Amino acid sequence: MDFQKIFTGKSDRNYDNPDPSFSIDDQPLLQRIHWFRSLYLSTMPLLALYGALTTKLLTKTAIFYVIYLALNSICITAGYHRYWSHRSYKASRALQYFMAILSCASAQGSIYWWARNHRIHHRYTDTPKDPYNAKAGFFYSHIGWLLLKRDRRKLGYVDTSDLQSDKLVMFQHNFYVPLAYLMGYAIPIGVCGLGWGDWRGGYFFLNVWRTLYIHHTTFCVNSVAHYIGDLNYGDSTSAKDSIITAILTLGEGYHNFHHEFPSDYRNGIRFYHLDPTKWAIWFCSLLPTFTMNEFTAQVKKSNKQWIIIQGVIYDVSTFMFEHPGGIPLLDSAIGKDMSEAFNGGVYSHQNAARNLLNHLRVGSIVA
Ligand code: HEM
Repeated sequence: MDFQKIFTGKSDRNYDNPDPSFSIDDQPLLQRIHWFRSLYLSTMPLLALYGALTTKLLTKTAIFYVIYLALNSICITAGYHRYWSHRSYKASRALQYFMAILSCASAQGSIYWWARNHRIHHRYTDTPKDPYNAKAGFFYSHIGWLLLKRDRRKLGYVDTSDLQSDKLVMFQHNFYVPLAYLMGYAIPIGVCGLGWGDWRGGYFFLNVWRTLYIHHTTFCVNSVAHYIGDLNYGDSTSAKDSIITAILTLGEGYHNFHHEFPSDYRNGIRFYHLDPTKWAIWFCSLLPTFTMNEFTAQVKKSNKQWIIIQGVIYDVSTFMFEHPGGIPLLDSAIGKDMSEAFNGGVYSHQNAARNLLNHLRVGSIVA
């Protein structure tokens, strides 16, 4: 996130300068520091400490903290990491929307930025082309790489065309800053403040502590997971398997396995390996999913009265005769994607209609 741009309207991101004779990597250290990012990341622990010493933790705030943190974390590990960076499983569009929006609360940059860096990390692990090269030292791989500007031309190259052609990914990238403020500040603080009057606890625990925790646990995957643990599956990289990192990172600690088999949706392959991300993905796979062809086949061959709204399939057979908009409109919608019509193209439905949808849900569409 370019904090200087947000606060000042100007950016010092001159490391993208196309002039081949200029490289930010060759400039003096003071010019290479990301000042706004460094200030933000270094004041967070101080703010967190101050907040913890001066703010009473209410039970409701604590419960909400655990739930919101767990959801944000899983959106990073299952979403940013295992889905968008590695495409290790197929996700329904509804799940993609959920993960893309909720992950903004973690202030870890957009999917596009994160997944591109991560793909580079895997292809060029432990080399100067790796954005968080563990061979450059523990501090550098943990947080140092974020504090210094790098010449992107000197990082490795990876294909990101799939990300660039994904409308959801690019929407999240282009609107990342407002989405991060909304999901990271407005919603969590607003829930605590409006819900039970705990504005202060909302800020210190739901924003400062949550962000600090989720930042450093993710950073641990780049640092701790390359320093502590065992080389169980190969020794071609510094990535190691460790239960300590697994506990900290919702299962990302079986890092040696992950570097050897990055397209496996699991990191801990034994059933007793602590990998909550793997369990969450497995759980979601129990919900029925259909490809577009399977959906059409169900409608045409099995006479299912199904329609699609925003990647989710609804069975309208029981609701057809109660529809306030009439039978013909719903009848003509069967077998089709009615997202646009439902959201204003024909009629802009209110919350009552959206609540009804939850009862008609039968599955979701996967690409
Ligand atoms: C399962 C999907 C649907 C549900 C649960 C649903 C539900 C509802 C509900 C509850 C209303 C009353 C107003 C409101 O609460 O917003 C309504 C009105 C309406 N719906 Fe739907 N609807 C669905 C799909 C559709 C589709 C696909 C179309 C168009 C192709 C459509 C067209 C309309 C129209 C035109 C009205 C306005 C009726 C009027 O006030 O004259 N609906 N719908």
